Amino acid sequence: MASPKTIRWGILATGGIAATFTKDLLVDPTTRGVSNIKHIVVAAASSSSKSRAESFLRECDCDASTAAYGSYEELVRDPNIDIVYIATPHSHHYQNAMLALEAGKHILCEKAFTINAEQAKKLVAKAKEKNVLLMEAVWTRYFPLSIYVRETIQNGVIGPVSRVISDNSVSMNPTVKFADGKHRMVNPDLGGGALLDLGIYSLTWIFQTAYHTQAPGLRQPPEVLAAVKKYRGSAADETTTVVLNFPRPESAGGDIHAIATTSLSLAGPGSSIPAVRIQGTKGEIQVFGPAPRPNRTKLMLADGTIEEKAWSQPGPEGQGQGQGMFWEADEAASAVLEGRKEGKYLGWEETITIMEVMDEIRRQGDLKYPDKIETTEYPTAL
Ligand SMILES: NC(=O)C1=CN([C@@H]2O[C@H](COP(=O)(O)OP(=O)(O)OC[C@H]3O[C@@H](n4cnc5c(N)ncnc54)[C@H](OP(=O)(O)O)[C@@H]3O)[C@@H](O)[C@H]2O)C=CC1
Ligand SMILES: O=C1OC[C@@H](O)[C@H](O)[C@H]1O
Repeated sequence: MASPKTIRWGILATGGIAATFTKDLLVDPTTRGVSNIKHIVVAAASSSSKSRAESFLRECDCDASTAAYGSYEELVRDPNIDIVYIATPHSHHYQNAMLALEAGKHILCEKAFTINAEQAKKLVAKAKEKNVLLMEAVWTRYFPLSIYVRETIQNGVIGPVSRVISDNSVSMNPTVKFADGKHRMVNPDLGGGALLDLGIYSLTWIFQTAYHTQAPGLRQPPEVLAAVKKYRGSAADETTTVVLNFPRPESAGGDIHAIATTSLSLAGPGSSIPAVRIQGTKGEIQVFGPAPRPNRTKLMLADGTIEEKAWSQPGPEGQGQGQGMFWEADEAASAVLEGRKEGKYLGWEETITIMEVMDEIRRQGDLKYPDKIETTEYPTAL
């Protein structure tokens, strides 16, 4: 058997998801049946101090030889790094990704990819110029569960998809938990609000089932009708609900309707009500558990067939489950090794289309972030 190819990661930022992702990178890939890739973490950077990067690496159990940097600029200059994983707040993705692209690095950037579609387009243009991978880290797309759902649709099992209903709401008690307004979930300066943080998953489920599964020639951006409730009258949203209509020729099944809803103050569906329902003419697929990381599917067909599946995240024996972020890491690594510049299950065109939908939702809801984070000027101090 050929020995695995090594991909060397640099971690940009040291917050919550950076730690989860880094720990997942260190899970042995053979525990999930992957034998051709090996991930190593060669460096992490904190914008606040080198010592913060050092304590992050210790917290993640990284090798003592892993480099710690006190600035993102030093990280992107490190010649030992293949891919930079960007894990800053939404407000910072555009500036941080541009920094890494200018340095010629491959990039996996957390969701929501950017603040608006114009920024996403500029990053794509820069990635083309530099001939590097640029991938939005919507981890859910890379789960075996998501692959199963898309394949079931593409195999025609439920007939042409006709309607998708998707809810990613998390009751966070924001007025108490984020009372001072500084937390990235509610702070407009950091691109806060339900839509960009949580609503992206409601839209992900709709796009990966109603859009991505269509033949490329049939994919049409949807019409959008949005209702937006602002968080304490600010530029961030608390609850957003959207009706989408994906135009499709009658011969292929006609238009597809979708409802996406998200909230950071109202409860989500819980474990017994599906977070996502994908309805076709012959039946439906229900997806249970949190929309970002679901754990159960139920296929129900008009002929009476019912097929339920449980989906756990693999991990090393005795160490509990991995979080599941390694699937997207494997895909980013494969793309680099194969010379691809886009993610297999979420490419540039689809990321930009989703950003355009979120722009339109914000336009209808009168949600505008501060100019300094909406800008495409680079560099801009944040
Ligand atoms: N895929 C998933 O499941 C999840 C994805 N996310 C996404 O990851 C990103 C980060 O979220 P999360 O880790 O929860 O956020 P955190 O607030 O925990 O961490 C963000 C990090 O960004 C860096 N940073 C740089 N500038 C700023 C600034 N002005 N204010 C705050 N932080 C700053 C800091 O690291 P340093 O000081 O080291 O520079 C900070 O620790 C977001 O895009 C979010 O949507 C979040 C949670 C789950
Ligand atoms: O990406 C995410 O997924 C899980 C959520 O709890 C978190 O707020 C969000 O950023």
